[in-house]
Amino acid sequence: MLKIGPYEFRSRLMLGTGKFPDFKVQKEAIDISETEILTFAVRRMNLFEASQPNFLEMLDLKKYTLLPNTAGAKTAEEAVRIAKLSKASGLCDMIKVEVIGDEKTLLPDPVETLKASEILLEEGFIVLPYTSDDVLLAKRLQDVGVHAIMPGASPIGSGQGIVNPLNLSFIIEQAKVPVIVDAGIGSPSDAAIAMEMGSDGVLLNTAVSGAKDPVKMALAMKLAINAGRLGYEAGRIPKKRYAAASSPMEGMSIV
Ligand SMILES: CC(=O)[C@@H](O)[C@H](O)COP(=O)(O)O
Repeated sequence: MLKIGPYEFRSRLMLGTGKFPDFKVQKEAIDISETEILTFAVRRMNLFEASQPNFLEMLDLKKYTLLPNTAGAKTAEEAVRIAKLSKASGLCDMIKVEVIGDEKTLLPDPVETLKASEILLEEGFIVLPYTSDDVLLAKRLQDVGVHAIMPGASPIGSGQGIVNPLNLSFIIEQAKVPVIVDAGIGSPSDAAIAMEMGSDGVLLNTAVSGAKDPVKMALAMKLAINAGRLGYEAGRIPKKRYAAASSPMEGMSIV
């Protein structure tokens, strides 16, 4: 089970809801992925206009835990405002803190992310900050009490996979809260590697919504994450420099 604050999940896959070709494909992909957590930008919701089309309208929202995110925020103040709007609308008390510091790379602003996380924790939110793969920032976030850490594998939407496995391994090693690899996953093998390394979950969007067949890719991601987790729990063999025969001959008489 994946435990984040008071919440427990069987699935370790969190899915973003944007950029699907249409709402029908979005629903089919979400269904087949068996995800239990859906994330979306609060700014994209028509929170106060029920008559307007809603990009989550095809989904039975009772089946999911919603993880609103503060996408669009460039400062801690903006992120806090978006989070409060989300809570006031009754969406969820969990918030993915996303404070983007650079338009080209969409990398998070570390100072503003830390500041927003501290304020939102004081306000009683369950806080999941999207962060870079900076090891010390991950530690600082953990120290202030966030409920999970979400280091990017690589820039959002880039599909480059895990560009700094060493840093990710340090973050996982020191973590006392769940580590959810978020952003930059391109293929099922990227997701499987993140899980084999000991991540507690993966959040992804573009790799599924932008795939030639998003539904098939959603299934592939689910299987990859489950396989990666099983591999982690089973404990992989250590890597050796030289060969070790698969059928040892010691103690056997040679005929
Ligand atoms: C949907 C969401 O929260 C994104 O900001 C997230 O980081 C996913 O990134 P990818 O689209 O690269 O998977």
